[in-house]
Amino acid sequence: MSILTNLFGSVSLRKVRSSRRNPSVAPMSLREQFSMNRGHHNHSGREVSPQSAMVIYFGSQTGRSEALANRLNQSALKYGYVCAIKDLYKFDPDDFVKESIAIFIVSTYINGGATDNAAHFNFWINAQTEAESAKKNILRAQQYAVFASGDSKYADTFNQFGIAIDNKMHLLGAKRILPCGMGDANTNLDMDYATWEGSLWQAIGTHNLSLSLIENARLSKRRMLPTDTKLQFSVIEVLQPRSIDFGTRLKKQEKAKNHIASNSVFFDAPPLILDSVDYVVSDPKSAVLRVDLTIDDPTKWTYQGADTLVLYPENSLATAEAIATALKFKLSQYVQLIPVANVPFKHPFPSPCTVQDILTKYYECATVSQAVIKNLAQYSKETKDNDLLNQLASDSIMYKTKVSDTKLSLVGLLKLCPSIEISLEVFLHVIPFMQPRYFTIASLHQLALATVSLCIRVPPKEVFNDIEHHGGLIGGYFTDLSIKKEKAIAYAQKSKTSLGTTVDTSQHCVQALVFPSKFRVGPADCPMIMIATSSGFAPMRALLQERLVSTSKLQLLIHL
Ligand SMILES: Cc1cc2nc3c(=O)[nH]c(=O)nc-3n(C[C@H](O)[C@H](O)[C@H](O)COP(=O)(O)O)c2cc1C
Repeated sequence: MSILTNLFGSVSLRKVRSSRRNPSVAPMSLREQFSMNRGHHNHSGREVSPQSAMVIYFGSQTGRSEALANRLNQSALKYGYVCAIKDLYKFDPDDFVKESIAIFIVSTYINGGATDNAAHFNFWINAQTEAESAKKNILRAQQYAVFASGDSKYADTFNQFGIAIDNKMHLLGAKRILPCGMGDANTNLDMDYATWEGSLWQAIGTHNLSLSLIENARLSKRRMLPTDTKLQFSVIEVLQPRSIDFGTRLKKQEKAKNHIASNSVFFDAPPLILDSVDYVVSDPKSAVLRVDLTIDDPTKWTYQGADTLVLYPENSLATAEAIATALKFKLSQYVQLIPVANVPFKHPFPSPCTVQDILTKYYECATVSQAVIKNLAQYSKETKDNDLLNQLASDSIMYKTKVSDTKLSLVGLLKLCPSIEISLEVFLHVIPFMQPRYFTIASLHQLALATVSLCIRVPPKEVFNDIEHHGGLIGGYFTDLSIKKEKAIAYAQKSKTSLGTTVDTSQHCVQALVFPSKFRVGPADCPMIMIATSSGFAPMRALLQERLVSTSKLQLLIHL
C-alpha cells in the first residue's frame, strides 16, 4: 500500500483547473479526478467532452499505435473511467490546454520524425517555449504520459518522436505520470505495451482493481468459453480505423513469433476476377461447374496446366446477415483483436476488421460439425434447444439424419435452436476458421494467357438458394459471385450513358494461389492414356491443351 501511496502521491496534482480559481478548494489527486468522472463512459470514443478525465492521442501511420490507443480506451472503460481517443490529425490546441490528463501513444517515422497525422501537433508543440508556457500558465496543471512505438532497427532514432514529446511536455511544465514507454516492433511491441499500460494504471492508483490488464481479460473471459476451449484473443469494438494496412504491418512483423497470420495469403494474394460460371453437367443428383477466372495482373500471376489452385471461398452476405440477426452481431461494426498474453497466437483475420468481413471471409459458416454443435449447446438458453443440441452432438445417427443428410447449415441450426446466445468473442473461438480449397487447373497458361479454368463437382443447383441448407460452400460461392458480376455489369451499362462507368470487378474477385503440380505430359511423341470421371476431367483438359501446343499432329480417341 505504501508503494501505491508513493506512486499515487507522485502523480497527484497540486491543483486542478477548477480548484485553482478557488484557493480554498483542496487539490485533487489523479484518482479523485477520475473518480469524479466515473460512470460517464464514452463508448463512441473520439468526441472529447470538456469533462473527460483522460484523452488518448495517437500518432500512427499504419495503425499500430491507433490499435494500442483503442486498447487503452477499452481498459479505461473497464475500470469505469471517462476516456476519449483523439487522432492527432484533429489536434486542437484550445481543447488540449483544457484537458487535465493527456496520454500520447505515438509512432516514430522517417528520420525519427512524426507520423503524417501528427505533423501539425509536432509543429505546434515545437513552437511552444517554456517561458511562454509559464507566462500563459498553460499545461502546468496537465498530467501526461507517453508510449513511444518504434523499431530498434532504427538504432539512432529509435522512438525519437515519442521521446521528444515526453521531454517537451516536461519542459513546458506538464506533470509526467510515468517514464516514457518504449515499444519495439522489432521484438514484442504488444508485451512492451502491456507492461507500460500496467504501470500506467498502477501510477494512477488503480492497480488494486485487478492483476494486469490482459491477465484480467483472460480470467474474466475464460469462464464464458466452452470448457475445453482456450481464449486466444479478446475482441473489442472500435471505430472505423483511420488507416487499415494490416497486410503491410503483418509482413514487417514476421519476425515476432506470436504475430504471424494463420495464413498470410489472406492478405496479399493477387486476385483473380470471375469471368464465367457454367454447368457442364447438371442432373438432379450431381453437377459439374466450369469456372473461368481472369488473371488481374498477368505480370504477377502465372501457372502451368494441371497446377493446383488454392482458393479461399467466402460465405454469402445473406448467410452473414442471418447469423448476425440470430446472434445480435452488428455487421458494420469494426472489431480489434487483442492477443491474450503468453498464449501462442496466430491472426485468424486482419485486425481491425468489420464483423461482416469476419463472417464472410474468415470463418466457415456453411457446415456444422458435431464438435461445433456441442459447444453451441452450452449457449442455448432453453432446455428444449439444449437437449436437441446435446443429442445431435452425441448421437452420430441422429446427426447424420438431421444435419448431415439434410445439409443443415449453421444458419439452419440457429433457426432450429433460436435460444442460442453467444458473444462474438466466444463465437470466434467456437466456429472453425475458413479453410482453403484445392482445385486442379483445367487450362493452359500458354493458350489462355489471362485465364484460369476450373471444373468443380458441386451438388445440384436448387440447394444453393436456401441459406438454411448448404449445397457445398464452393458451388454457392461461385453462384453468388456470378450474380454479383451480372449486377456490376448491369449497373455499369445503366450508368454508361451519363458517366462512362466501367464494370467494378472488386465485388467478384477471388483470392487464390498456385501450387505446382506433379501432373505433366511426357514428350510430344509419347502416347497418353487418361481415364477420368466428373471433375477428374480437369487435369486432362489442361494436359490435352498442353499437347495441342507442343505437337501439330494430335490424334485423339475419346471414349465416353
Ligand atoms: C519508413 C519507416 C521509417 C521508420 N522510422 C523509424 C524511426 O526512425 N525510428 C523508430 O523507432 N521506428 C521507425 N519506424 C518503425 C515504426 O515506428 C514502427 O513500425 C511502428 O510500430 C509503426 O507504427 P504505426 O503502425 O502506428 O504507424 C519506421 C518505419 C517505417 C516504415
